Amino acid sequence: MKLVIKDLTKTYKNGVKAIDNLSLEIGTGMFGLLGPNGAGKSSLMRTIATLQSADKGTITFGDINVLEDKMSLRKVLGYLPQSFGVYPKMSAEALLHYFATLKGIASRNDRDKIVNEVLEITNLYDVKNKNVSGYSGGMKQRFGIAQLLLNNPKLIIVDEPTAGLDPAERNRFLNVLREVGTNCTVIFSTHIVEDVKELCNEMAILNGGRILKHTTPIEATAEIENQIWTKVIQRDELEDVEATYNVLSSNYNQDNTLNIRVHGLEIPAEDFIKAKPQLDDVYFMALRQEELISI
Ligand SMILES: Nc1ncnc2c1ncn2[C@@H]1O[C@H](COP(=O)(O)OP(=O)(O)OP(=O)(O)O)[C@@H](O)[C@H]1O
Repeated sequence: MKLVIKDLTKTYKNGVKAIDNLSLEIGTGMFGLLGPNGAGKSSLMRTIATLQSADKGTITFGDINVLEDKMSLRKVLGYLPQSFGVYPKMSAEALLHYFATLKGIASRNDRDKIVNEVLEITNLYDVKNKNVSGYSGGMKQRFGIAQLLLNNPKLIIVDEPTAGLDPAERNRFLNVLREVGTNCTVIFSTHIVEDVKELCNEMAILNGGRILKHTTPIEATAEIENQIWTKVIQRDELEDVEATYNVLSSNYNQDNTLNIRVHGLEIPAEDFIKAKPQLDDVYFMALRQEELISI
């Protein structure tokens, strides 16, 4: 089912316009919403999840008018907020049974079936008797996915789920999400480019409450093939280099020199080397273009 957002604007009481006349269509599969802190990702997700109203605009999911008919959307929605709050001292299994009851699954047999199923999918079956409050960060996030799967959602929204996870936990989490995302619409927000690269078939770059680019990771990098150049410079050269070239990123090498990546339709100078485009380049280019436009 397709999620269609049209001309959506959200202004908070303090005057911050967190979503600015945003339009976006999202189909089945894993959709990555990539943007820096404060870009408006959480605001957009909370609005889609019917947790806050909008000033103007429309959102539809299939034939559900999301902003008007909140209850219909909630029935098909699985939402994992940025922070889930405090967990009671209950085992994962008991807590999932409790949530399943809240979600209206009345029969014990049905509950057993779905609870076991979501524990399996999220790789938590072996630790189902442990208290969720004692789980590691990654396990808690997978538990978050387990709870949202209880009502067999068609639209899943996960808000920055990998923030703070160590690499192994992050991998486990992404694998779970990959499996879950095969037959429904998953919107996944992150400020980590690598997450989108590894997981998403479609993506949008968001900043200042606006969509800067809507693309696929493959298309986006193909678009800038033969346009990314690298060079190693000394630290004190950076300011000059930034003033001369379109520098997208600079990273320290072990010897304290800098590796810079530059965008240009042609080789910027003889001592540059052509580099294979990465999704980071796409991200930094989009943010930089926006910066230049707003100057
Ligand atoms: N409840 C609120 N009241 C007032 N301003 C808010 C509120 N929630 C968010 N904002 C502001 O709206 C803007 C967008 O914030 P939002 O949390 O949606 O961004 P984000 O991309 O999710 O960032 P982060 O990664 O930091 O969570 C920011 O300027 C933020 O300070």
